[in-house]
Amino acid sequence: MAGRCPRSPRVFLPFLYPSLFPLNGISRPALAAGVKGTRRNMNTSTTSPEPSAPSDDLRSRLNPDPDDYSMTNFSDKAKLSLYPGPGGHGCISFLREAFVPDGPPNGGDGGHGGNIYIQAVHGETSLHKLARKKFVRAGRGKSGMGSARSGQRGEDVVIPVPVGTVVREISRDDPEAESRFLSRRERKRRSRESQPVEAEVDEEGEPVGDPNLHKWVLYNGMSSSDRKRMDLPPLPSRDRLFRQPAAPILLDLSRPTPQPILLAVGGLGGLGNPHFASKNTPKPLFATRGEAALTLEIELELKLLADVGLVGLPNAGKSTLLRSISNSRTRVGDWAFTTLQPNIGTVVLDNNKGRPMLTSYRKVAHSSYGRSDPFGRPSDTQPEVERRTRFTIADIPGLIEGAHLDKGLGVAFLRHVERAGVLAFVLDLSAGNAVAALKSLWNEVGLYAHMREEEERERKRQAAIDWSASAGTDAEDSAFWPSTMSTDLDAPAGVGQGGLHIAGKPWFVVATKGDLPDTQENFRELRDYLAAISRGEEPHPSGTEGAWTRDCAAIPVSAINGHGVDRVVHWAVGLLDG
Ligand SMILES: Nc1nc2c(ncn2[C@@H]2O[C@H](COP(=O)(O)OP(=O)(O)OP(=O)(O)O)[C@@H](O)[C@H]2O)c(=O)[nH]1
Ligand SMILES: [Mg+2]
Repeated sequence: MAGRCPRSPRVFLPFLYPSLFPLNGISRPALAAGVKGTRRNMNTSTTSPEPSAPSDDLRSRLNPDPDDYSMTNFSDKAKLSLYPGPGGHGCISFLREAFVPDGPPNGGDGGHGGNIYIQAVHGETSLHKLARKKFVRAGRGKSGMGSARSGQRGEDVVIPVPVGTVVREISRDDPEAESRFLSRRERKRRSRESQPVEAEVDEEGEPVGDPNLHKWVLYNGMSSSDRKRMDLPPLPSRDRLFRQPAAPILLDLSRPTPQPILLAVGGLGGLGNPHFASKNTPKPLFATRGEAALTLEIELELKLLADVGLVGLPNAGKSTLLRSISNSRTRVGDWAFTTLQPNIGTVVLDNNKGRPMLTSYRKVAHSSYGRSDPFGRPSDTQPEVERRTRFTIADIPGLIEGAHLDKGLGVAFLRHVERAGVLAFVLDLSAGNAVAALKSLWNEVGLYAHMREEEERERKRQAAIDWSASAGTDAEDSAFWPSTMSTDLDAPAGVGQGGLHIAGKPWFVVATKGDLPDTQENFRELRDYLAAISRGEEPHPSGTEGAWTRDCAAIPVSAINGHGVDRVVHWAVGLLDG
C-alpha cells in the first residue's frame, strides 16, 4: 500500500534537489498543500516551501554536541533463577489444658510457599534491573503451630517486565515432581510384574522403613529405631490450588498483562498431626513436612515494540533523523557506533497547536486479554479503528557488512526492529553508492531473519520433546498449561518462510545528508533502483521471494536542518495504517 504522504515529490524536493525535480510552472504555495501544518522545530512552512535558515534552537537540537544526550540504563537480556517458597511443616501438638492433661492432636498445618508470577506492564522499559538481580525468591511458608494455628502463607512475588518481553525456560529442578514420578513408575512396575510388596531390608537385614520417611516430621522424643519401625500411613494425595506450568515455559508478553502470569509454584505446606488421627493411631506422633519448591531457570529477552524501525550503516544519520521528528535526545556524533543501545522516540502527529498534522486511523485489537482467562491469553479479538495521534520509532546501533558474523555490534539489535510494522532504511547520500549500501543492509537483515528462523525451528524441536516423561511433570499438568501459550509465541508471522517475517514488511528509504554537495546523482540512482523494484524489474534487495516490493520510496532529507522530514512521518504513517 502506498504511503499516505503526497505522491508528488515536488512538495519537498525543491529544498534539496531543484534540478532533479523542475517546478514546471506550479506555483510554490500550491506545492506545499500536501503538508497541512508546521511541525515544531521544523522549517517546512505552509506558505512557502523555501527552506528558511534553521533557527539556533533547531541547529543545536539536530546538531548537538556529542555530550548533549540523555542515556538510560538498558539491557535487553536477563537470566533469572526463580526460587518459589517451600511449604512450612505441619505441627505435632496435643491439647493440654487444665483438666485435659492428655488431649487430642491439635497441630496446625504449614503455610504454602509463595508463588512467582510475571507481568508485562507499561512503564518498564528495560531488563537491566533483573539482569543485575540474577535471582528471585518468594517467601517460604511458615510452619504450623499448636492450638491448630496454621502457618502463614509465603509471600508471592510478581516480576514486572516491559511489554515485548519473551520468557523462555532454560531448565528446572523439581524434586517433588521427580519423586512423584519415580514412585508412580515404581508402583506401575510392581503391578505389571504383579510382585507382592515386600518389606525392604538393608544390607544387614534390618527393615529399611518407609522410603518416604524424609517427608514426615516425627516427634522429637522418639529413638531412631522407633522411627524406623514406625508404621506411617501412606502420604495423603492433595489437591493443589495452583499447578506448576508444564515445561518448557515459553511466553511472549507482547501486550500488557492485566493479571500476573504464574511461572513457579511454591511448595505445599505440610499437614498437622490431627490429619492422621485414626482409630488405631489416636495420638499421631507425626506430621508431614512442607514440600520443597522447584527451581526454575528462565531467560528473558526484550524485543522493543516500535511502529517503525530505523536500519542503517553507522554514522548514516539515524539518530539525527530520530531527533528531527521526535523529542528524543539520543546521542549524535560524527563517528561510527555513536549509538550503542536502542532508542525509542515517539512522533506526535500534531503541530503542538491543537491541529493534527495529518489524519490517519489505526486498527486496534480490543480483546479480553487476561480478563476472563487466568493466563491472560488473547481470546476474541475485534479490530477497531481509532484515530492515530502518535507512533513510535526505534533507532538501533548501525549495522556493518558482516554484522551477522558478529562484526561491529553484530545483528542482535535487529530484534528490536523485528516486530516493527515498517522498516525505514537510512542511507547517507554522501557516503558512497546508496544502492550498494541498501543491498548490503538488506543482506544483513536477510541473514539475521534466517538465523532467527533456524533458532525458531530448533526451539520447536526442543518443545516437541516430552518433558513430562523426563522431568516428572504430571501429564495432567501439561494439559493444564495451555499449549497455545507456547505456540503462537515467539514465532513471528511468516517465520519459516525464508526470511519473509522481516522481508515481508513494508519498507522505505530515507536518503539523508541531502544538503551535502554532489549527492544528487547518488539519489537519482537510488530512486531509479527503487522504482525498478516497484515495477518488478529488479528483485527485492534481500533476494527473498515474495518480499514486499510495492511503492518502494526514497525520501531525500536533510535531517540536520529538519528539511523533508515531515514527508518521512507522512510516509511511515501511510504504510503503518494503509
Ligand atoms: N550534513 C549533514 N550531516 C548530517 C545529517 N544527518 C546527520 N548528520 C551528521 O552525521 C553524523 C552522524 O549522525 P548520527 O545521527 O549520529 O548517525 P547514526 O546513524 O545515528 O550513527 P551511529 O549511531 O553511529 O550508527 C553527525 O555528525 C551528524 O551531525 C544531515 O542530514 N546532513
Ligand atoms: Mg546513532
